Amino acid sequence: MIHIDFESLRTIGLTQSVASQLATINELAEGTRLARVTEIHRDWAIIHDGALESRARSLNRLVQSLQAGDTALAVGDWVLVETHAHDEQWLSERLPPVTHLARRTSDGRRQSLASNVDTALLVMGLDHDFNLRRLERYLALAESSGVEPVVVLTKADIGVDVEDRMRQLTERLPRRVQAFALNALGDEPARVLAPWLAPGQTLILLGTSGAGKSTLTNALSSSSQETGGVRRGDNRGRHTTTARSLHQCPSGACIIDTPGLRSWQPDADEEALAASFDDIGELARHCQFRDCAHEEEPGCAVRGAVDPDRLLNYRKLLRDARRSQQTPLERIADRNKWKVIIKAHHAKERQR
Ligand SMILES: Nc1nc2c(ncn2[C@@H]2O[C@H](COP(=O)(O)OP(=O)(O)OP(=O)(O)O)[C@@H](O)[C@H]2O)c(=O)[nH]1
Ligand SMILES: [Zn+2]
Repeated sequence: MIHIDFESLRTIGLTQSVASQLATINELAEGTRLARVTEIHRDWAIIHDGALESRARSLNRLVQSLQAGDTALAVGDWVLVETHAHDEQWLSERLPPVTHLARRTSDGRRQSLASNVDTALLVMGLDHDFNLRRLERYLALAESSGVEPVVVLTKADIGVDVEDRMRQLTERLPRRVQAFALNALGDEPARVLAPWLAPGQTLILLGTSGAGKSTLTNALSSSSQETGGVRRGDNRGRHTTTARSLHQCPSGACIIDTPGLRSWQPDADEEALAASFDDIGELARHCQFRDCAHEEEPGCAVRGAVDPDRLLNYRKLLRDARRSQQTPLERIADRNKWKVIIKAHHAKERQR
């Protein structure tokens, strides 16, 4: 049996559902402890056991079992730690994550971002950073992993067209998603985001470089992250955050700060995408073809019924998702099938 000090592990986000998974693991080495991963480096991880942070490496059997499952250790993971000779810390197991955020890089590789996250704060500046398509991709990333998204628009104090941009945002986003415009530099963030900062809650900050993630981390946690001075002229942050890391908040929540992501896609399949774009998914049930891509296909119920830019964004994500699910041969067969259907449709139109 492993001894857990629930109270102190609670301060780094331990929940009952994670603790109950310990029962499923048998044959624990003497002295095994539970800890949470707070930083990932190439050859080691930093772990926190509720009291102290230390450096630990993964035992071979953990490396192999993660590789076999096409996954990797991420910040926020709960791990079992053994202490070996010379006080060396070794990770022997990862508890199955309750949620796991991953993305696909532009070359198609899957990259783990964080585990056991409750809320994703999607951070976007009300300056030139404002981009609804990108925000929709972040939404798909969060929702396809079962993580609640909350949109945080920073730089409300210096942004331009703030009201107009908020209107665009509410028109475009699903109603279930909450959005706040604020000044990340003051005490506003802790007040506005209090409902998501309860003890045991874990949040992740996602957004481009310079959006204000580190500024928000500072406003919400007790740590002081270096924030990038904005480069003169383009309002962009310098790339200060270089690794994901976990911070404790005075409220009892934990925050994972991430470096700005560049060229990525959500690691979502078609079904997960449809859940995030559920307005389109709902309309798509009335398309003539079940696998309609809402481009030129005849009998499409989506085209013309949703914001064209939102549809364009969805179609691009859908194409990417299908690309990672189909073999090249399936892709060619698919393309040829649609060519025939569309040609037949045009021929029929001409006969009318
Ligand atoms: N006036 C104002 N400035 C802000 C606000 N939020 C962030 N900034 C500034 O914007 C710059 C970039 O903010 P950061 O917090 O470093 O951005 P980041 O998202 O962490 O960037 P990376 O670490 O590069 O990923 C800093 O100079 C902040 O002071 C805000 O709400 N109002
Ligand atoms: Zn359609």
